[in-house]
Amino acid sequence: MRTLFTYIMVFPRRSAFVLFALLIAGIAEGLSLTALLPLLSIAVGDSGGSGDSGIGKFMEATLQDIGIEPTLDAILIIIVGGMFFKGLVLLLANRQVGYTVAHVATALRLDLIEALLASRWPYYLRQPVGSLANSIATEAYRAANGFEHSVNVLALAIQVMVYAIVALFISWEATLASLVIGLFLLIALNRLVSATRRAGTKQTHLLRHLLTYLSDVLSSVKSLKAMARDNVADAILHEQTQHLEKATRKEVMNRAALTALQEPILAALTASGLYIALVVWELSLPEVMLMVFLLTRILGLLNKTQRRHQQLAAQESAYWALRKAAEDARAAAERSSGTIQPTLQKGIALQHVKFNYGQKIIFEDLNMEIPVNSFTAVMGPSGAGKSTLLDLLCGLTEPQSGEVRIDTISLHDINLRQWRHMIGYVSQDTILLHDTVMNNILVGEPSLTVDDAEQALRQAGAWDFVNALPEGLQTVVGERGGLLSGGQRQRVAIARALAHSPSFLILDEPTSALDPESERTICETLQKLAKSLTIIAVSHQPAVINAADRVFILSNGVAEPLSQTPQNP
Ligand SMILES: Nc1ncnc2c1ncn2[C@@H]1O[C@H](COP(=O)(O)OP(=O)(O)OP(=O)(O)O)[C@@H](O)[C@H]1O
Repeated sequence: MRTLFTYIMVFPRRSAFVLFALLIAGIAEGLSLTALLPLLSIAVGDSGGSGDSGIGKFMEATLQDIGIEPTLDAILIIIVGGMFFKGLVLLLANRQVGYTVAHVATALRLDLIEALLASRWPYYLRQPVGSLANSIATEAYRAANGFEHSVNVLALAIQVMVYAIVALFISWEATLASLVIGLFLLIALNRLVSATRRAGTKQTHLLRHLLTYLSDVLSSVKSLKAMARDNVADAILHEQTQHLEKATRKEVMNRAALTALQEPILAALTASGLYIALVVWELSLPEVMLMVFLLTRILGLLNKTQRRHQQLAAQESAYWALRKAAEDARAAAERSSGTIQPTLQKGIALQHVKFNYGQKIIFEDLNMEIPVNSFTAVMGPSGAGKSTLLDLLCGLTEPQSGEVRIDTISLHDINLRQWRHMIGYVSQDTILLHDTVMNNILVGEPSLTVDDAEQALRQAGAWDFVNALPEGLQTVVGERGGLLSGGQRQRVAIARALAHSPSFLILDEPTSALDPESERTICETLQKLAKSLTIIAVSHQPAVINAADRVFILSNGVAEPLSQTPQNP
């Protein structure tokens, strides 16, 4: 119930639309079925049949009013026409449902992606990629199906109520009996709904786990395969898949059991009612037929409602899991308090920066000046905090105390998005998109052109090899750029960072996978670029250190200029 109301609160307009469409379809279906009874009785000339109940007479009079003689062929044509009309209304209603379900899935996906991309960097880093992929693909799909079932539950419940009210006027005894029996049925079979809910929750949990593990294994499959250790992964994946299969089996079994039990119980109840009415109460056949019709119609609708409710129960955990992921990401949203438009005319300064990850102190009192249009290199032992320093410069993390100043203005007061637009960033682990070289360079910047891509590739010393590829700029680089060598990937990544003409270029180990010749080209490029661009590069490569104007050594939470340190670490 909570899920049902939540869906309606989250998507009120669309729910109302779908509900309306489903109700119209339900009414069309109900009318065509209800009309069948009196129409048939008119057709076979049974004036003492259901015509006596008033409906038959009313139909007869209505037909004569609109100039149709209630003959057998006219009535049969009306019945068949009514069925076609019902089919058309159902088609239109289901089309509306389809559109809305697709919209709900998209809305849920976008909500999560936006929340995650707007979250603080340390939070984002903790999110497993596989779990995210699962949320976007499976959970959003299941949650959207849950929405469909929710609105159907509501539409069917409304139909039950409308039927019951109408039926009360025809035979209150039969209606009351139907409702009591229906309630009994719902309670008796509710265990199957609860069991389905449990199986659905288990599936949600297992799918998340499985996909998280799967994506981890797949990203390191090369080394595992090379050591013939991929069967370890295989075994764990196999076990998880089996758990998932078990949960799916349970869900399907419970659904089948509900459908299988509803039908015979309904038949048994109808047969008993028929017997009591005919033999014990000695009611006339037309009266009994009417009661049976109402009974089966109301109970049939109640059964349908319960089946939809069960399907909702199977899917709802996906919605809650997805919603929790988006809420957690929103709670970890990056601050957006800074409003000042940044400039970079003087330089960047880190002043008395203190930073720690939990208990782990990274910087005690970090001070560093990066003048504009200079090339600064940073070196230091592994784990000294070099990548963390770069994160602080981008505003991906914030110091616990101290300041990062851009042209004397604290980064805290600067509009972060505008600042990042001025940055070109080359990360330590160069992972390219499974797309063309060109799209890898232009990604995220629709205003860039092919000329920009070519110029950036030339600057990065990558134009010659890209040009020699079978399809040049249009060559697809494979999964994570796997069809290029490490050095080629690195140069494409540098080109990507240069394509939008940044003011501040940040490079984390930019030449670690390059041969000496390519490294020399890149270093020369960086030296040339430093005349009009501010550059900071984390590197241990002598070529980069030699090319830089200034070198800092990061160690024990502080940065020392290289000239002040007696030896290289
Ligand atoms: N998100 C994080 N949460 C907790 N600890 C972290 C996080 N990121 C980094 N660390 C820890 O902080 C320390 C500094 O990490 P950082 O990546 O900045 O070092 P580094 O100097 O760039 O190392 P390397 O040269 O090996 O890449 C490391 O000990 C690392 O384990």
